[in-house]
Amino acid sequence: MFRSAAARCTRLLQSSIGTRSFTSLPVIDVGPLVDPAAPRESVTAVAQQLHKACRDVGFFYIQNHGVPQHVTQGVLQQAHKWFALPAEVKASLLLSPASHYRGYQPLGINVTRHESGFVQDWHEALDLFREEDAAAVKAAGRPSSVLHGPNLWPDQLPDFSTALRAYIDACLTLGEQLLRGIALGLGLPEAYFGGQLAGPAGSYWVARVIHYPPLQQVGQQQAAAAAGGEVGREVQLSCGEHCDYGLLTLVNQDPHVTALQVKNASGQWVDAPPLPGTFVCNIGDMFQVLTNGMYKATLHRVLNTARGTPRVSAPFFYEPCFEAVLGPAPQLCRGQPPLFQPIRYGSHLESKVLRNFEL
Ligand SMILES: N=C(N)NCCCC[C@H](N)C(=O)O
Ligand SMILES: O=C(O)CCC(=O)C(=O)O
Ligand SMILES: [Fe+2]
Repeated sequence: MFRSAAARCTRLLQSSIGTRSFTSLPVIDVGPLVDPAAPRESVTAVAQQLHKACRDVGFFYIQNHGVPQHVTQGVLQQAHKWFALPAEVKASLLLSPASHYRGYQPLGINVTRHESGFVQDWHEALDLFREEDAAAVKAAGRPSSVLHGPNLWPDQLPDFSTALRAYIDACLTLGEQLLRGIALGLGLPEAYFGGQLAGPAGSYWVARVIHYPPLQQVGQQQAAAAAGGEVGREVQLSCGEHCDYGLLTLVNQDPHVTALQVKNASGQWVDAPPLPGTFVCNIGDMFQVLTNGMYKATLHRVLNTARGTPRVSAPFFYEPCFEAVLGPAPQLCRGQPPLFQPIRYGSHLESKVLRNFEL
């Protein structure tokens, strides 16, 4: 059931791509959404801008989001420190099925699969998920999952967990506020995404820190070989073309390197350069299902060709609850037949995560 829904998801994405002829990404001031004293009209105006951006682009920047700079910068700074540690130190947190797919992935382990095989992604990363205690899951009568388990934390860096926990808390709050705005923009009750669907206490969030070393250009590679120097890797992708899996992704990226790219209707790649003080946000598969295709999970990729400049980013994925079952909301189908089968988010996530690595 799930596979057919995923296949339809892809088909729908392709057939409806004509509406998305953007050449830049909208920037939305979400100040009123995060200010409890904001006048109602200003909240409604933000909700309308979010609606347009989700419907027409699937990607947007947010500014005045209320997450303090020391929190966004703190996590990037800790990420730089972690990736600079010796390989054997990082390998002590190696991700595997036994670690519940949590932990460190060295360069070359992440892959993007195509029908005929896979290509390596050229990044290393550390993944943290919402922690679910297997015994508590069992006691609650919920099915077990290979993804449930404890996170692996680098105890070599004294400030890493403090910085990450502050970042995760702030992103959970911000994600909840953004979903209130998106619900309003869709004409749904403001608290629609709360509670058992995607409330912050149950959201199966993912926090990743990622390091993209610069890719070596083909010309550079030949020149290096001719000069008898070290030959680096050929140009390829830092992260292959994909859509995100859940509801809402918040990307906090290093300043000074443009590497994230978003695909528009004509198949052109539109840059998402770092803008100071912003997050780049994008919607995932679950919004496409929930809105019966009105909102699109837009394809994107990462290409760091900045000579000599490594890039880190810290995407935060604000997701539904693991056991939430999402289908097209009847209020949003507007007389159209539902295009997707209901999907249990945890099953969708498992099917994606288990294919992300060549272990
Ligand atoms: N949690 C999220 N969204 N991670 C997306 C990155 C995975 C991309 C991967 N190479 C792929 O093939 O999808
Ligand atoms: O690093 C980025 O800018 C985006 C990463 C991304 O698309 C992902 O991890 O899903
Ligand atoms: Fe992504």
